[in-house]
This record gives sequence, C-alpha cells and structure tokens, in this order.
Amino acid sequence: MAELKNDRYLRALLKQPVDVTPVWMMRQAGRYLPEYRATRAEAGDFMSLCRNADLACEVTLQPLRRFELDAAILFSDILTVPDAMGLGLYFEAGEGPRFERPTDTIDAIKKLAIPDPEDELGYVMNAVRTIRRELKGEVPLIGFSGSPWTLATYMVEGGSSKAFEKIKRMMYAEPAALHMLLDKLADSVTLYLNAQIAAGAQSVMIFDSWGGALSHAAYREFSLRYMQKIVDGLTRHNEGRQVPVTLFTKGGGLWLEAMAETGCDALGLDWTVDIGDARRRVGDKVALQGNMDPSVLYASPERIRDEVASILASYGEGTGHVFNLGHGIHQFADPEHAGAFVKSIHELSAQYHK
Ligand SMILES: Cc1c2[nH]c(c1CCC(=O)O)Cc1[nH]c(c(CCC(=O)O)c1C)Cc1[nH]c(c(CCC(=O)O)c1C)Cc1[nH]c(c(C)c1CCC(=O)O)C2
Repeated sequence: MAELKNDRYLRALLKQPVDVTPVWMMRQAGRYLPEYRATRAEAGDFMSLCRNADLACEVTLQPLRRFELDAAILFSDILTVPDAMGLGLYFEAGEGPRFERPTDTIDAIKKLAIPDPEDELGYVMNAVRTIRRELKGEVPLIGFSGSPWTLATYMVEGGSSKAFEKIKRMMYAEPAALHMLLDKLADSVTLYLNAQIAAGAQSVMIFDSWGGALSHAAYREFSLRYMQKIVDGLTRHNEGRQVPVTLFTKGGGLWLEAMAETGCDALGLDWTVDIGDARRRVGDKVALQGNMDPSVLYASPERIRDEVASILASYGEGTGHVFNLGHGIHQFADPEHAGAFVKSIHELSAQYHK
C-alpha cells in the first residue's frame, strides 16, 4: 500500500503536531457538485451509485480534485446496514430515505440477523478497496457508520422523522425491545466498521445524527452505551498505524465529557458549541472536529474567512483540531464558497502551529 503523503488529518486526531489545521467537509461528495449530479444520473439512482465501486470511487474523489482537502470519506450511506438486515431501503424523490419493512415490533426485531459485512455489504468493502487504490496515498480514507440509536430511528419510524413518535413510544413503553434492537445494531456496526478498517479505512467516524433528540438520561442509556460497545470492539491499529475513532452526536454539546470517556479519539461538534469551551471541557482526552455552521457558506468568501478565523482563534494554539462543518454541506452551497472555506483554513491556521 502506498505511503501516506498527507497525514495531517490522522495526526491532528491523535494530537500529534501538524503544520496547518487539516480540513474536510461532512457530505463533501454530494449534490452541491455538478459533477456529482452527473455521475449520479449515470448510475441511475443513489443506491446504484453506492453499489458500483468505480462510480462510488469517482464521486469520493470529485471534491478532492477541486479542493485541497486533507481526507477523503467513503461514498456510501449509514442506511446500508439496516438495508443489509433486510428492511428494503429506497429513496422517494424529495422525501428522503424509506424502508419497505420497518422494524417497529418486538417480533420483527427478534427476526433481524446481523449482516456479514463481506457478504451482504461486500459492495461497500469493494468501494473502500477501490478508493484506497485510487487515492494512491494522497490523503487518508475515512470509513463510517451510523450510531445504533440513529439507525434505529430510521428502522422503527420507517424513514426520516421529526418527532420520533414510534421509537420514543417503544423506548418508554417497551424498552426491552429497543435494547434488543440497539444491541443487534451495535454488533452489526462493530463488524461493519472492522471490515471497513480491514479493507483500508484509515479512520472511522460514527454519525449519531439524532442523539440530540434524547433526554439527558436517555442519551446515556439508548445512544452512548451502544457507541461505547462499538468503541470497545473496534480494531484500533492497522497497516502499522493507529486508526482513530470519531464520535459525532448532533446536538450532543451537553454531553461532551461523557462522550470523551468512551475512549474514542475525537468528538465531532455541531455549531451550537464554542470550540474553545469544548476544548477546555474535554482537556487532553480527545481531539475535536468542527464546527462551522454549514449555512455560513451562503455568505461571501470574506465573511466565510472571518468565521473560519474566529473558530481557529477560539480553538487556539496547537494540534487536536480537525476543521469541518458542524453538519453536512447544503445541497445549494456554492462550490466556489466551499473552496474559499478550505483555502482559508490552511492559510489562517499556520500561525497556531509554530
Ligand atoms: C442521517 C444520515 C444519512 N446518511 C448519512 C447520515 C449521517 C450524517 C448526517 O447527519 O447527515 C451519512 C452519509 N450520507 C452520505 C455520505 C457520503 C460521504 C460524504 O460525506 O461525502 C455520508 C457520510 C451520502 C448521501 N446520502 C444521501 C445523499 C443524497 C442522495 C442523492 O440524492 O444523491 C448523499 C449524497 C441520502 C440520504 N441518506 C440519509 C438521508 C437523511 C438522506 C437524504 C438526504 C437528502 O435528501 O438530503 C441518511
């Protein structure tokens, strides 16, 4: 495997010195890029794009050709795991993801099998291997999964949800059923991420996009506990390097200390927290990733640069910061503005790494 040419993303996650602050963007491959829309049209639909290793590789590399990003992220989706468990994922135009067979009863949950990642999810592993080969060691490849709680919200609700009525009813009326589901998901995700690592993912991130919908106590019982189980089961070294693990709970700003206790390497932050405060709270335990509001990309390049400057200043001197957006880049973001964002981070951060 080619020697890694730019490893500042991995180094920052492990709190090793870097020359400038590394940056990548959540959902950096996606609809805001015209070349993504063209490749997706070629593939037919979103899942066909995910299942085709060459096209998934192509869209993974597209943002790297435009911007000086310090990491690539596997092009796939968190919902591939429930799909492999037999739920039948499909995308309804304009409505987001849906499942043909939601798992909203204990009987349905009991029947769920844990997918073999090299079999039912073999297309993801093929994409990882293809992307690693084509990256030629330029930057590291990030693998990812959804958190058990976040995957369970889609599985029980049957798709995207705002109020989480069904899963919250299950959580309080039938907690044993939900725990059985979350436990199966934690095992499935552990196998899935370890297979991504074996296939070549050089760091992994767990997206807990809906953890912020939980109460203070329920977050620990229904989300964090299962992310802990995954962290405990992950392969942490491969190819002679450490494989850093990042946990991202959107809306999880109140729980950073508890998240840092899991033994992960880094926490993703949304834009509701001040990154300097977050740094003081977690101390030396973990690195931080984030946290500009993606909507700032609607502003002028000058305004974007000011926002980047203030986040860098808030984090302050030294390593342990991976710059990112606090959530995915918007579909209508201007690629030129994304370019200005990435450029300003490398230009403005050198002063913090002397
Ligand atoms: C909750 C969640 C999902 N998927 C994901 C999350 C966690 C992150 C988050 O909180 O946003 C994660 C994800 N989804 C996708 C990636 C690819 C890698 C990257 O970041 O570039 C990643 C990391 C591609 C995608 N996944 C999806 C798209 C859009 C598909 C398309 O129409 O081309 C992409 C590029 C589809 C998807 N997948 C999901 C939704 C809600 C949707 C519809 C979104 C929309 O319509 O805007 C579930």
